[in-house]
Amino acid sequence: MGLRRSGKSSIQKVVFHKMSPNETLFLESTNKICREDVSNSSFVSFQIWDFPGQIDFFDPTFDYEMIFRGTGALIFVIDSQDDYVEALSRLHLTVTRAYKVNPDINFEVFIHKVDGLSDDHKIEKQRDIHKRANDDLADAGLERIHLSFYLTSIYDHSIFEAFSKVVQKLIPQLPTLENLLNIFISNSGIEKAFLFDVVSKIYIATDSSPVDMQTYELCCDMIDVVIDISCIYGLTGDEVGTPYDKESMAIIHLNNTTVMYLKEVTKFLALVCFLREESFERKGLIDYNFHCFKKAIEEVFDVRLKVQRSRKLLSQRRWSRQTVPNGTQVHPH
Ligand SMILES: Nc1nc2c(ncn2[C@@H]2O[C@H](COP(=O)(O)OP(=O)(O)OP(=O)(O)O)[C@@H](O)[C@H]2O)c(=O)[nH]1
Repeated sequence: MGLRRSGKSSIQKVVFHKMSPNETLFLESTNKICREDVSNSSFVSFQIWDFPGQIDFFDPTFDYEMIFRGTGALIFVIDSQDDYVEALSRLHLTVTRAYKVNPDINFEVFIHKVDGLSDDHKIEKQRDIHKRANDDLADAGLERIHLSFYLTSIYDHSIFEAFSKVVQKLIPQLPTLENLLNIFISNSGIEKAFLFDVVSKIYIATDSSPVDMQTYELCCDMIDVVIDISCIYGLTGDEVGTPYDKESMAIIHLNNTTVMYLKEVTKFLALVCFLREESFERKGLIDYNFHCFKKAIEEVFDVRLKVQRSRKLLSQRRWSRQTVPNGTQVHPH
């Protein structure tokens, strides 16, 4: 959500549709709620709802209770190149309304279009927006609402990084994934490892060492190179879609004695690692550890599938129990 022209549709197009940032200049204004499933193409199986800037909470046709009840994260986009007084009051209204309906929502504020600002300016804006938004909540007696802030732009990787963090908060298996990555890297002489959703270039987990932007950008570039080369030389027939499969892997030796290693983990996920050349000499060990890591990841997601299946079965049973004898159905609550 966010005011008109703050950049909501552009973010969605750049992150999930590989649109180039310059093309977003020609995007038309969104005038109705756009709902999009990103479940088919990527690991991140959720729906994105893009709200038109001018949405009115007092409009009786806008059932915000229904919308917020099923929401995992609410991303509010603020245009940092514009005056943000109105955006802040909208943010406050939106957050307080949403919190009342569903206190479990993660509130994420993207201070967007920071490409036009100097580093000092960025920090200053973030501090100011952070302070004002939290002061507004404190004045309303709602200090318990936690807002997270990110500086973003579609012209660099910051938007992907911010989206990665938002998505990670929604993954219940995150601590397990991080733990597996920690075990994997410490036993393989690897310095840093990311688990990437290939299509969106969102990293869904990384080991516990700090992430630096340059490393993340290199990973994104590597995924682009692998997918682009595979698109040109990897497709055999008239296949469509991403040429990414069990055989997908790549090794890139950088000129600073670092090696980047990419390998397929599942249909949607890839592991991208950074390691020293001397550690890469033990590639056999790394591959063996990778094999164990991959098996563990499959087991983690198997559990998820089983839970989803049993939930579905349970709700189907409940549904059929509520079917009264003459065949008319009673809607379950
Ligand atoms: N400089 C800069 N411009 C951006 C960025 N993101 C989006 N824009 C521009 O902002 C303008 C508005 O973007 P939209 O994505 O249409 O905004 P919106 O929030 O979806 O607007 P509504 O549909 O009217 O609610 C476009 O011209 C984009 O090119 C950014 O990170 N930096």
